[in-house]
Amino acid sequence: MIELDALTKRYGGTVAVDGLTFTVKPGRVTGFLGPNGAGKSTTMRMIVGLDRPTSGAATVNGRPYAALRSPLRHVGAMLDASQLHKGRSGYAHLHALAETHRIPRSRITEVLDLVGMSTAARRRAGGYSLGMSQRLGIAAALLGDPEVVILDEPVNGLDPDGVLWIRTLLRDLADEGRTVLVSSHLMSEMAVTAEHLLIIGRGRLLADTGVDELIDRVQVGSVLVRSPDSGLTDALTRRGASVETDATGALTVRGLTAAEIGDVARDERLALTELTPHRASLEEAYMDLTREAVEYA
Ligand SMILES: Nc1ncnc2c1ncn2[C@@H]1O[C@H](COP(=O)(O)OP(=O)(O)OP(=O)(O)O)[C@@H](O)[C@H]1O
Repeated sequence: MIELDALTKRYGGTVAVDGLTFTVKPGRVTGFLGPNGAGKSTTMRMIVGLDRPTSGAATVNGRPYAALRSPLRHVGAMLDASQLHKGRSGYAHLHALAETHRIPRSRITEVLDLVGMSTAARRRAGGYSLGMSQRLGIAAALLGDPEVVILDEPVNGLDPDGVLWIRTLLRDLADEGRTVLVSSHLMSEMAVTAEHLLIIGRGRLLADTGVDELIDRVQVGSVLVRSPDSGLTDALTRRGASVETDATGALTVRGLTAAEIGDVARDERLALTELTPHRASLEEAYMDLTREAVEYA
């Protein structure tokens, strides 16, 4: 469990994180979403003690990161996969980390297998592709078998195979009962990866919501209708609907459900060639939520 209590970070005149309060619960993947510069990385850095809050607090399993005696065993983080010693092998990188916590070599082999880097781990990290660095970063995060896993933009720059792999891994980690917090600026990615979303803009919390709840909340309720008969617009307007017609003759109808529109057409003996309820896509909902934050940036 990760808990934030009015967490705030200022850099001079910039408020990077502005009074964030939320809880990241175990057993599900939580997406931490916001446009560039929203404050995601700064928040994550504060959770793992790499940045000091200006005010407020962040705790992992009830304690500030600095108070954890074996931090890698409680929380594993990948914040910047490119932060590798280029001259060292991937294995040596993990070994150095493992030594700080008396983690046995067998665990290094285990996490390398898990991320599919067993062979490549003997090569110098300087020659790794972005995808390989990401995998090694994830191996490092999982080294201490932590209950809390924090990954900053783990799918950035990955090919479709890599993206699918990360998605499955995150789900598995959550199914094992871990707390999984993963940041992204892409709603499309988080919608298929996360069950829960924390959306921020300009350092402030804009939404703390389930993915399904968000879909329900943004349901716009318009229906796309096509009919070869010209009388439909009048018939629908008489029943209180508002109707817009586009250049192709398609009607966007608000104020009646698709079923009610079907009933009107049947009663009036008008043919329908299309009747499609429209839900705002999650992407649109996200854009709406963060529009102001993006403009500000
Ligand atoms: N060390 C720093 N010094 C000054 N300003 C900083 C520092 N780190 C971050 N900021 C500012 O804080 C704000 C939040 O940045 P942060 O990197 O946390 O956002 P982000 O949501 O992770 O963005 P991105 O998706 O681009 O990585 C930005 O305005 C950024 O310029």
